Amino acid sequence: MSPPEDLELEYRSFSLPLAEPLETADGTIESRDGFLVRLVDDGAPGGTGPGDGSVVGYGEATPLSGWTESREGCQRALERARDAIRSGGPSEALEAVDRQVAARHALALALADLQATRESTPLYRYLGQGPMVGRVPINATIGDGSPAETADAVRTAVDRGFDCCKLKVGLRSVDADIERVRRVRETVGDGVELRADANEAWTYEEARSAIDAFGDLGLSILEQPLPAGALEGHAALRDLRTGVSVALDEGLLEHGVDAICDAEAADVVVLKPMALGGIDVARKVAAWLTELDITPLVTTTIDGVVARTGAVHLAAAIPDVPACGLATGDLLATDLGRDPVLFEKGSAVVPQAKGLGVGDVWGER
Ligand SMILES: O=C(O)CCC(=O)c1ccccc1C(=O)O
Ligand SMILES: [Mg+2]
Repeated sequence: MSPPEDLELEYRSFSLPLAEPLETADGTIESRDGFLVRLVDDGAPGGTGPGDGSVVGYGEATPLSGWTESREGCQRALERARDAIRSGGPSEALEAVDRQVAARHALALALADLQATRESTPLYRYLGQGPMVGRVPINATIGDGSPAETADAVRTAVDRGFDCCKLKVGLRSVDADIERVRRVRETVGDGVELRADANEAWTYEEARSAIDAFGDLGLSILEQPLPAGALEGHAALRDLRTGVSVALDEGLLEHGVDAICDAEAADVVVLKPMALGGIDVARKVAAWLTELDITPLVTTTIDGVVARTGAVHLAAAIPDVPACGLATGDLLATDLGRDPVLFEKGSAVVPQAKGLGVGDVWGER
């Protein structure tokens, strides 16, 4: 049994510019601004900071417009959590941020990191109680660009060891995107898995011509071709049986798992822990999807190292997870601290240290 809790929550803001803006059909991401959260259990009451015998848990809240609450809403929620954890405890704090998904993500991650650290268990095993997992498969994330730029970016990713690349599409005409995928396929051959993410850009007719051509080009997954509301449209695209799996991302946040299943709208559902309110929530959604024969996969929202590593642990807690969008650290020009996750040969090496395994991100800044 752990002693009665005497937890303090602290947070600080950060701003992480991207190395190069990421162009998506949903807008350009230039910088990721949010809050690093630290929970300290000092053990000895009356302590003034982390000392001998104290345990620390880290979390990260990195709001993204269109996906989470605003930065201001997030900060207010973290303030409430800080008060609630003093006066009540973890459950009260979680309740205080229940509807602010990025803030809840940070708090739930910090609590899980703290508890897994107390139990000397890597976070993914604390989450899933499953077997040891050494690696999770990952995809490279390739923004919009000309056919030549896109082919170059994919070539570079493949040279670095990636065997799955996800292209952002939907900013150009459908014909131009088909040309991009064709050029990429010609450049890297059939041995590389290719996916595309349209971030809701297309009409049904556009999506139909895209998915037809993508099927011929051996694309594996087309993510969110239609607006989030279009469950039946996505179901109709699946009915075309092009060999391309249809994935929903924005659609999950709008409809939830049961409606997607009832409409038979997806082969695959994308889980973004930052947008779902935490890796604990995402883990439950993943289990439910698997039960319904829908494949879950995990991506970040281009997060700092704390949230990104949390997402790696989440992926490691999902049995047989396909390649996940976790290789997004390289998109950032700076980070919150050293990356404990090694990326090699298309996989992320899962940290086996206790908790998240991110080290002292508080002191490193
Ligand atoms: O899945 C990936 O490869 C990276 C994550 C990604 O594409 C993304 C990043 C930020 C916001 C939205 C998305 C998305 O999947 O739509
Ligand atoms: Mg997506």
